[in-house]
Amino acid sequence: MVKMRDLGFDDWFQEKSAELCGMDNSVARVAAVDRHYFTIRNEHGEIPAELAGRMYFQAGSPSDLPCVGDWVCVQYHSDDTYAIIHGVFPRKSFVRRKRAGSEVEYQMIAANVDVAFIVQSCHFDFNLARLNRYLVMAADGHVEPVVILAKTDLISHEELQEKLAAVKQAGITARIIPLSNETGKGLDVFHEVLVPGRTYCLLGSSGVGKTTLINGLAGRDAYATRAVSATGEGTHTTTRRQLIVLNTGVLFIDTPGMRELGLMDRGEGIRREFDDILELSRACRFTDCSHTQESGCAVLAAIADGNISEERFHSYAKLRKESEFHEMSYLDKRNKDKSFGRFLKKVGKGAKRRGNKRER
Ligand SMILES: Nc1nc2c(ncn2[C@@H]2O[C@H](COP(=O)(O)OP(=O)(O)OP(=O)(O)O)[C@@H](O)[C@H]2O)c(=O)[nH]1
Ligand SMILES: [Zn+2]
Repeated sequence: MVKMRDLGFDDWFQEKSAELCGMDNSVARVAAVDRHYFTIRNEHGEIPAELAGRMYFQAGSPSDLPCVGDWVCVQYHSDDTYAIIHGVFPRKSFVRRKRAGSEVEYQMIAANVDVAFIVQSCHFDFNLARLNRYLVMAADGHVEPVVILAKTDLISHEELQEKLAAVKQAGITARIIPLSNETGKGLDVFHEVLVPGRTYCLLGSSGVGKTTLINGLAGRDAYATRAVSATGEGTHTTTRRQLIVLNTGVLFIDTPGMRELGLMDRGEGIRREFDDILELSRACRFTDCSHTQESGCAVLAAIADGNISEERFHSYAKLRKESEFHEMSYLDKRNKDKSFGRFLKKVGKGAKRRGNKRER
């Protein structure tokens, strides 16, 4: 049996406990959130939970509702197989982002994170401006940042030294860990930083190696396939585990919201990285040219002429596919009542509709 302390509960929270939770309630940590379904974690394991109706009324903004990593006061029901959440502890730290189109509204992504690993890959993804944005996000939430420069196997020792120097020159004082999942170099340093009972998260663009890093610690299953089940009023829904307790006692948070952050950045990255291809595509006959088979495609012509290598086009196409998917999902999430299932259907239809090309 783990203790609350092993899950990150410390004196700071303990002090607030008596006043917040009183005699009748217990303390637990939010392990997963899927719309109105919650999974909480206590000394014994994970239990499905729901918010007390009062909490929805009393919340001044969505940020006041519990998110993954939050400490909450709960009451157990049905032989402790089910819990009602009655209150949220103040957050010691958090990861949040501004809602699109709003200067004042935030979307809470995770709470009570001690250290955020800001991961950038050494080649395509390396970008100081983006690194700074993540550092600002960490500072905003009182989270300690550690920078990981991943995929060092893809660049030379000299190039790595240049990148490290560039980071220092930019005035970034956070600790930097260069590493490669491929060769294993630097992984020991990453592992040594991790302390049992502390909570970590990985931030960074899609494809930089976050999943590979975490799978290396937790075993292949941890994020990818293991699911926790939340049950509410006869409805069953499956939520990916979002707060993970590793065998070593180290805690990791990985939420869909965190993944979405990385995908948004990827879109920007593509625009910068491949602006020559984007420029060319303006000359394609069709405005929605997929550059695969259309007549009058300027990109295909450039590949045929050898002006753009086929390899480079493939990496562009792969990235674009990912970021298109994300941009749709992001817009869709702003439309908050749509279920993921309906969204998937929509994406399917969108793909079919692309059969009718729009000519310029
Ligand atoms: N060469 C090299 N490839 C790596 C390294 N780490 C990860 N990769 C590869 O990079 C690709 C993306 O890695 P992921 O771990 O899925 O990246 P991610 O950051 O989790 O991406 P999302 O899941 O989209 O957020 C995979 O094909 C990995 O095998 C590395 O250190 N070196
Ligand atoms: Zn084209």
